[in-house]
Amino acid sequence: MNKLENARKQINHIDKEMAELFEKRMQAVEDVVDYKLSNQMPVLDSSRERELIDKNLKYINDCKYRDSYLSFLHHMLEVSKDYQKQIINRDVIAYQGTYGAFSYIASTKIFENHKYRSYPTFEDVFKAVESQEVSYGVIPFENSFTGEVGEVSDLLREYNVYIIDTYDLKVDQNLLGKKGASAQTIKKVYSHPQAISQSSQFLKGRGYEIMPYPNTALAAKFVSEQDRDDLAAIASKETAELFGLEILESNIHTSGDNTTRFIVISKQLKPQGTNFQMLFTTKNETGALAEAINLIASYGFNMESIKSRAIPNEPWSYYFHVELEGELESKQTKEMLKKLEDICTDIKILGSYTK
Ligand SMILES: O=C(O)C(=O)C[C@]1(C(=O)O)C=C[C@@H](O)C=C1
Repeated sequence: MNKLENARKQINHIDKEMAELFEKRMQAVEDVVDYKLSNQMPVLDSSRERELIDKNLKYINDCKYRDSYLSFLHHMLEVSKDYQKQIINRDVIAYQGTYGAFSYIASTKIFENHKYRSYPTFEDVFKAVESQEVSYGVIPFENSFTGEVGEVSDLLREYNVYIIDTYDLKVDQNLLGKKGASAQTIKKVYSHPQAISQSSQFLKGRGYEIMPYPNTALAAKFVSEQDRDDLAAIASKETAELFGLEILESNIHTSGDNTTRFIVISKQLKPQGTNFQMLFTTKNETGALAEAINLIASYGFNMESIKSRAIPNEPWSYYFHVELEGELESKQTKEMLKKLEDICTDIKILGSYTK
Protein backbone atom coordinates (compact mmCIF):
# COMPACT_ATOMS: atom_id res chain seq x y z
CA MET A 1 0.00 0.00 0.00
CA ASN A 2 1.50 3.37 -0.94
CA LYS A 3 1.31 6.55 1.17
CA LEU A 4 -1.87 7.82 -0.48
CA GLU A 5 -3.70 4.54 -0.10
CA ASN A 6 -2.64 4.29 3.49
CA ALA A 7 -3.77 7.81 4.33
CA ARG A 8 -7.12 7.25 2.60
CA LYS A 9 -7.68 4.06 4.52
CA GLN A 10 -7.10 5.96 7.73
CA ILE A 11 -9.45 8.76 6.60
CA ASN A 12 -12.18 6.24 5.77
CA HIS A 13 -11.90 4.83 9.23
CA ILE A 14 -11.99 8.25 10.91
CA ASP A 15 -14.96 9.38 8.76
CA LYS A 16 -16.90 6.29 9.79
CA GLU A 17 -16.35 7.12 13.44
CA MET A 18 -17.22 10.77 12.83
CA ALA A 19 -20.44 9.80 11.06
CA GLU A 20 -21.46 7.75 14.07
CA LEU A 21 -20.62 10.64 16.38
CA PHE A 22 -22.43 13.07 14.10
CA GLU A 23 -25.60 11.01 14.34
CA LYS A 24 -25.26 10.89 18.14
CA ARG A 25 -24.75 14.67 18.25
CA MET A 26 -27.82 15.30 16.07
CA GLN A 27 -29.89 13.05 18.32
CA ALA A 28 -28.78 15.17 21.30
CA VAL A 29 -29.67 18.29 19.29
CA GLU A 30 -33.17 16.83 18.80
CA ASP A 31 -33.54 16.63 22.59
CA VAL A 32 -32.33 20.23 22.88
CA VAL A 33 -34.87 21.49 20.34
CA ASP A 34 -37.63 19.47 21.97
CA TYR A 35 -36.86 21.18 25.28
CA LYS A 36 -36.59 24.59 23.61
CA LEU A 37 -39.96 24.14 21.92
CA SER A 38 -41.68 23.26 25.19
CA ASN A 39 -40.04 26.19 26.97
CA GLN A 40 -40.31 28.73 24.15
CA MET A 41 -36.57 29.27 23.99
CA PRO A 42 -34.79 30.57 20.85
CA VAL A 43 -32.55 28.30 18.80
CA LEU A 44 -29.51 30.57 19.11
CA ASP A 45 -27.70 30.57 22.42
CA SER A 46 -24.60 32.69 21.86
CA SER A 47 -23.13 32.24 25.33
CA ARG A 48 -23.41 28.45 25.03
CA GLU A 49 -21.69 28.65 21.65
CA ARG A 50 -18.80 30.72 23.05
CA GLU A 51 -18.40 28.36 25.97
CA LEU A 52 -18.48 25.31 23.66
CA ILE A 53 -15.92 26.80 21.26
CA ASP A 54 -13.52 27.84 24.04
CA LYS A 55 -13.71 24.44 25.68
CA ASN A 56 -13.35 22.45 22.46
CA LEU A 57 -10.42 24.51 21.19
CA LYS A 58 -8.49 23.49 24.29
CA TYR A 59 -8.70 19.85 23.11
CA ILE A 60 -6.57 20.73 20.09
CA ASN A 61 -2.96 20.04 20.97
CA ASP A 62 -1.24 21.20 17.79
CA CYS A 63 -1.91 24.94 17.40
CA LYS A 64 -1.51 24.81 13.57
CA TYR A 65 -4.93 23.11 13.45
CA ARG A 66 -6.68 25.68 15.65
CA ASP A 67 -8.04 27.95 12.90
CA SER A 68 -9.31 25.04 10.83
CA TYR A 69 -10.94 23.48 13.86
CA LEU A 70 -12.54 26.78 14.76
CA SER A 71 -14.05 26.99 11.29
CA PHE A 72 -15.17 23.35 11.60
CA LEU A 73 -16.94 24.17 14.88
CA HIS A 74 -18.68 27.18 13.33
CA HIS A 75 -19.94 25.03 10.46
CA MET A 76 -21.10 22.36 12.88
CA LEU A 77 -23.07 24.93 14.88
CA GLU A 78 -24.68 26.27 11.68
CA VAL A 79 -25.69 22.72 10.68
CA SER A 80 -27.15 22.21 14.14
CA LYS A 81 -29.12 25.47 14.03
CA ASP A 82 -30.42 24.82 10.51
CA TYR A 83 -31.61 21.41 11.60
CA GLN A 84 -33.32 22.85 14.68
CA LYS A 85 -35.06 25.49 12.55
CA GLN A 86 -36.27 22.78 10.17
CA ILE A 87 -37.82 20.91 13.11
CA ILE A 88 -39.37 24.01 14.66
CA ASN A 89 -40.80 25.20 11.36
CA ARG A 90 -41.92 21.82 10.09
CA ASP A 91 -45.58 22.70 10.53
CA VAL A 92 -45.49 26.37 9.57
CA ILE A 93 -46.98 27.55 6.28
CA ALA A 94 -46.39 31.08 5.01
CA TYR A 95 -49.01 33.02 3.07
CA GLN A 96 -49.29 36.61 1.97
CA GLY A 97 -51.92 38.97 3.25
CA THR A 98 -54.85 38.97 5.60
CA TYR A 99 -56.04 36.19 7.88
CA GLY A 100 -59.16 34.72 6.26
CA ALA A 101 -58.34 35.92 2.73
CA PHE A 102 -58.00 33.51 -0.19
CA SER A 103 -54.29 32.76 0.31
CA TYR A 104 -55.07 31.80 3.90
CA ILE A 105 -58.00 29.62 2.80
CA ALA A 106 -55.86 27.90 0.13
CA SER A 107 -53.15 27.26 2.77
CA THR A 108 -55.63 25.56 5.10
CA LYS A 109 -56.99 23.40 2.27
CA ILE A 110 -53.55 22.30 1.05
CA PHE A 111 -52.09 21.78 4.53
CA GLU A 112 -54.68 20.76 7.09
CA ASN A 113 -53.85 21.22 10.78
CA HIS A 114 -50.72 23.28 10.32
CA LYS A 115 -49.69 26.64 11.71
CA TYR A 116 -50.26 29.48 9.23
CA ARG A 117 -48.15 32.62 9.29
CA SER A 118 -49.06 35.78 7.42
CA TYR A 119 -46.41 37.90 5.66
CA PRO A 120 -46.98 41.39 4.22
CA THR A 121 -45.66 40.74 0.69
CA PHE A 122 -45.07 37.86 -1.74
CA GLU A 123 -41.36 38.53 -1.47
CA ASP A 124 -41.49 38.11 2.31
CA VAL A 125 -43.04 34.66 1.78
CA PHE A 126 -40.22 33.73 -0.62
CA LYS A 127 -37.62 34.96 1.89
CA ALA A 128 -39.24 32.98 4.72
CA VAL A 129 -39.17 29.77 2.65
CA GLU A 130 -35.61 30.31 1.45
CA SER A 131 -34.30 30.92 4.98
CA GLN A 132 -36.37 27.98 6.29
CA GLU A 133 -38.22 30.23 8.68
CA VAL A 134 -41.24 28.21 7.45
CA SER A 135 -41.48 24.86 5.71
CA TYR A 136 -43.69 25.91 2.77
CA GLY A 137 -45.18 29.02 1.19
CA VAL A 138 -48.53 29.30 -0.62
CA ILE A 139 -48.66 31.90 -3.39
CA PRO A 140 -51.39 32.82 -5.91
CA PHE A 141 -50.09 32.28 -9.40
CA GLU A 142 -52.91 33.02 -11.78
CA ASN A 143 -56.59 33.83 -11.67
CA SER A 144 -59.15 32.85 -14.29
CA PHE A 145 -60.48 36.44 -14.19
CA THR A 146 -57.48 38.66 -13.64
CA GLY A 147 -54.75 36.54 -15.28
CA GLU A 148 -51.25 35.85 -14.08
CA VAL A 149 -49.59 37.32 -11.04
CA GLY A 150 -46.47 38.33 -12.99
CA GLU A 151 -44.39 39.38 -10.01
CA VAL A 152 -44.33 35.75 -8.87
CA SER A 153 -42.29 34.69 -11.93
CA ASP A 154 -39.67 37.31 -11.05
CA LEU A 155 -39.51 36.03 -7.49
CA LEU A 156 -39.19 32.42 -8.68
CA ARG A 157 -36.31 33.58 -10.84
CA GLU A 158 -34.61 35.40 -7.98
CA TYR A 159 -35.01 33.10 -4.96
CA ASN A 160 -33.70 29.59 -4.31
CA VAL A 161 -37.03 27.91 -3.81
CA TYR A 162 -38.97 25.36 -5.87
CA ILE A 163 -42.58 24.77 -6.82
CA ILE A 164 -43.61 21.40 -5.39
CA ASP A 165 -47.37 21.51 -5.88
CA THR A 166 -50.24 23.51 -7.35
CA TYR A 167 -53.78 23.94 -6.10
CA ASP A 168 -56.86 25.36 -7.80
CA LEU A 169 -59.13 27.24 -5.40
CA LYS A 170 -62.63 27.87 -6.66
CA VAL A 171 -63.71 31.25 -5.42
CA ASP A 172 -67.34 31.67 -4.37
CA GLN A 173 -68.94 34.93 -3.32
CA ASN A 174 -71.70 35.12 -0.71
CA LEU A 175 -73.63 37.83 1.08
CA LEU A 176 -72.60 37.65 4.73
CA GLY A 177 -74.11 39.38 7.75
CA LYS A 178 -74.57 39.18 11.49
CA LYS A 179 -77.06 36.82 13.08
CA GLY A 180 -80.56 38.29 12.63
CA ALA A 181 -79.70 40.14 9.41
CA SER A 182 -81.25 39.17 6.07
CA ALA A 183 -80.95 40.32 2.45
CA GLN A 184 -83.96 42.56 3.23
CA THR A 185 -82.43 44.34 6.26
CA ILE A 186 -79.12 45.11 4.51
CA LYS A 187 -78.38 48.68 3.40
CA LYS A 188 -74.57 48.77 2.98
CA VAL A 189 -72.37 46.12 1.40
CA TYR A 190 -68.59 45.99 1.98
CA SER A 191 -66.14 44.11 -0.23
CA HIS A 192 -63.23 44.18 -2.61
CA PRO A 193 -64.19 45.83 -5.95
CA GLN A 194 -63.49 42.56 -7.81
CA ALA A 195 -65.89 40.58 -5.59
CA ILE A 196 -68.45 43.36 -6.03
CA SER A 197 -68.14 43.24 -9.80
CA GLN A 198 -68.41 39.44 -9.78
CA SER A 199 -71.69 39.79 -7.87
CA SER A 200 -73.07 42.68 -9.94
CA GLN A 201 -76.07 40.76 -11.26
CA PHE A 202 -77.19 39.87 -7.74
CA LEU A 203 -76.66 43.42 -6.47
CA LYS A 204 -78.57 45.06 -9.36
CA GLY A 205 -81.78 46.81 -8.29
CA ARG A 206 -81.42 46.05 -4.58
CA GLY A 207 -80.46 49.62 -3.69
CA TYR A 208 -77.55 48.62 -1.46
CA GLU A 209 -74.87 51.24 -0.89
CA ILE A 210 -71.61 49.69 -2.10
CA MET A 211 -68.56 50.23 0.13
CA PRO A 212 -65.26 49.19 -1.53
CA TYR A 213 -62.80 47.57 0.90
CA PRO A 214 -59.13 46.51 0.50
CA ASN A 215 -60.04 42.81 0.58
CA THR A 216 -62.96 40.49 1.24
CA ALA A 217 -61.56 39.14 4.54
CA LEU A 218 -61.11 42.62 6.01
CA ALA A 219 -64.65 43.51 4.91
CA ALA A 220 -66.02 40.40 6.66
CA LYS A 221 -63.96 41.19 9.76
CA PHE A 222 -65.33 44.75 9.84
CA VAL A 223 -68.95 43.58 9.54
CA SER A 224 -68.39 40.93 12.23
CA GLU A 225 -67.19 43.64 14.64
CA GLN A 226 -70.35 45.81 14.24
CA ASP A 227 -73.53 44.99 16.06
CA ARG A 228 -75.80 45.87 13.10
CA ASP A 229 -78.24 44.05 10.87
CA ASP A 230 -77.98 46.55 8.00
CA LEU A 231 -74.35 45.80 7.08
CA ALA A 232 -73.13 42.95 4.90
CA ALA A 233 -69.88 41.77 3.36
CA ILE A 234 -69.30 39.82 0.18
CA ALA A 235 -66.79 37.03 0.75
CA SER A 236 -66.35 33.26 0.65
CA LYS A 237 -68.13 30.72 2.84
CA GLU A 238 -64.88 29.89 4.64
CA THR A 239 -64.44 33.56 5.51
CA ALA A 240 -67.98 33.59 6.99
CA GLU A 241 -67.03 30.70 9.23
CA LEU A 242 -63.75 32.29 10.33
CA PHE A 243 -65.45 35.51 11.42
CA GLY A 244 -68.68 33.98 12.75
CA LEU A 245 -70.93 35.52 10.09
CA GLU A 246 -74.16 34.08 8.68
CA ILE A 247 -74.54 33.34 4.97
CA LEU A 248 -77.52 35.48 3.99
CA GLU A 249 -77.37 34.56 0.28
CA SER A 250 -74.99 31.98 -1.13
CA ASN A 251 -73.17 31.82 -4.48
CA ILE A 252 -74.07 35.31 -5.63
CA HIS A 253 -71.16 35.48 -8.10
CA THR A 254 -72.19 35.71 -11.73
CA SER A 255 -69.41 33.78 -13.39
CA GLY A 256 -69.26 30.12 -12.47
CA ASP A 257 -65.58 29.89 -13.12
CA ASN A 258 -63.55 32.07 -10.85
CA THR A 259 -60.59 29.96 -9.92
CA THR A 260 -57.28 31.03 -8.48
CA ARG A 261 -54.33 28.75 -9.00
CA PHE A 262 -51.85 28.65 -6.14
CA ILE A 263 -48.33 27.27 -6.09
CA VAL A 264 -46.67 25.69 -3.08
CA ILE A 265 -43.01 26.64 -2.74
CA SER A 266 -40.35 24.80 -0.79
CA LYS A 267 -36.61 25.09 -0.18
CA GLN A 268 -36.15 21.53 -1.48
CA LEU A 269 -36.79 20.42 -5.05
CA LYS A 270 -39.14 17.46 -5.37
CA PRO A 271 -38.02 15.89 -8.64
CA GLN A 272 -40.97 13.52 -9.17
CA GLY A 273 -44.10 14.77 -10.89
CA THR A 274 -46.12 14.87 -14.08
CA ASN A 275 -45.27 18.51 -14.85
CA PHE A 276 -42.41 20.91 -14.41
CA GLN A 277 -41.71 24.60 -14.94
CA MET A 278 -38.57 26.36 -16.03
CA LEU A 279 -37.23 29.72 -17.08
CA PHE A 280 -34.81 30.49 -19.86
CA THR A 281 -33.40 33.46 -21.70
CA THR A 282 -32.74 33.23 -25.42
CA LYS A 283 -29.87 34.92 -27.17
CA ASN A 284 -30.91 38.21 -28.70
CA GLU A 285 -30.94 36.79 -32.25
CA THR A 286 -33.59 36.38 -34.92
CA GLY A 287 -35.50 33.14 -34.50
CA ALA A 288 -33.86 32.25 -31.16
CA LEU A 289 -37.18 31.79 -29.35
CA ALA A 290 -38.68 29.76 -32.20
CA GLU A 291 -35.61 27.55 -32.15
CA ALA A 292 -36.01 26.94 -28.40
CA ILE A 293 -39.72 26.16 -28.73
CA ASN A 294 -39.11 23.83 -31.67
CA LEU A 295 -36.42 22.01 -29.75
CA ILE A 296 -38.76 21.46 -26.77
CA ALA A 297 -41.53 20.28 -29.12
CA SER A 298 -39.14 17.96 -30.98
CA TYR A 299 -38.69 16.01 -27.74
CA GLY A 300 -42.47 15.56 -27.55
CA PHE A 301 -43.15 17.87 -24.63
CA ASN A 302 -46.56 19.46 -24.38
CA MET A 303 -45.99 23.11 -23.45
CA GLU A 304 -48.98 24.05 -21.30
CA SER A 305 -48.06 27.70 -21.04
CA ILE A 306 -45.39 30.18 -22.01
CA LYS A 307 -45.08 33.78 -20.93
CA SER A 308 -42.42 36.36 -21.37
CA ARG A 309 -41.32 38.81 -18.70
CA ALA A 310 -38.97 41.74 -18.84
CA ILE A 311 -35.78 41.02 -16.91
CA PRO A 312 -35.78 43.38 -13.92
CA ASN A 313 -33.14 46.13 -14.30
CA GLU A 314 -32.15 45.02 -17.82
CA PRO A 315 -34.07 47.15 -20.33
CA TRP A 316 -35.36 45.33 -23.43
CA SER A 317 -34.22 41.92 -22.21
CA TYR A 318 -36.77 39.19 -21.61
CA TYR A 319 -36.93 35.78 -20.07
CA PHE A 320 -39.47 33.04 -20.76
CA HIS A 321 -41.41 31.06 -18.18
CA VAL A 322 -42.78 27.75 -19.42
CA GLU A 323 -44.81 24.93 -17.94
CA LEU A 324 -44.25 21.52 -19.50
CA GLU A 325 -45.95 18.19 -19.19
CA GLY A 326 -43.28 15.62 -18.44
CA GLU A 327 -41.05 14.15 -15.80
CA LEU A 328 -38.10 16.25 -14.72
CA GLU A 329 -35.94 13.21 -14.01
CA SER A 330 -36.61 11.36 -17.27
CA LYS A 331 -33.85 10.69 -19.78
CA GLN A 332 -35.83 12.62 -22.38
CA THR A 333 -35.99 15.74 -20.17
CA LYS A 334 -32.29 15.58 -19.36
CA GLU A 335 -31.43 15.31 -23.05
CA MET A 336 -33.75 18.16 -23.98
CA LEU A 337 -32.26 20.41 -21.27
CA LYS A 338 -28.75 19.63 -22.42
CA LYS A 339 -29.60 20.66 -25.99
CA LEU A 340 -31.45 23.73 -24.74
CA GLU A 341 -28.28 24.89 -22.99
CA ASP A 342 -26.65 25.32 -26.41
CA ILE A 343 -29.22 27.85 -27.57
CA CYS A 344 -30.39 29.46 -24.31
CA THR A 345 -28.78 31.13 -21.34
CA ASP A 346 -29.84 31.18 -17.70
CA ILE A 347 -31.97 28.05 -17.69
CA LYS A 348 -33.53 27.60 -14.28
CA ILE A 349 -35.70 24.68 -13.18
CA LEU A 350 -38.52 26.06 -11.05
CA GLY A 351 -39.84 22.80 -9.71
CA SER A 352 -41.92 19.78 -10.47
CA TYR A 353 -45.32 18.53 -9.28
CA THR A 354 -48.21 16.28 -10.15
CA LYS A 355 -51.26 17.91 -11.65
O1 LIG B 1 -27.17 23.97 23.36
C1 LIG B 1 -28.03 24.53 22.70
O2 LIG B 1 -28.78 25.42 23.15
C2 LIG B 1 -28.21 24.18 21.30
O3 LIG B 1 -29.15 24.64 20.68
C3 LIG B 1 -27.19 23.33 20.62
C4 LIG B 1 -26.14 24.15 19.91
C5 LIG B 1 -25.10 23.08 19.43
O4 LIG B 1 -25.28 22.52 18.35
O5 LIG B 1 -24.21 22.79 20.20
C6 LIG B 1 -26.74 24.84 18.75
C7 LIG B 1 -27.17 26.15 18.79
C8 LIG B 1 -26.95 27.01 19.95
O6 LIG B 1 -26.68 28.34 19.57
C9 LIG B 1 -25.95 26.45 20.86
C10 LIG B 1 -25.55 25.14 20.80
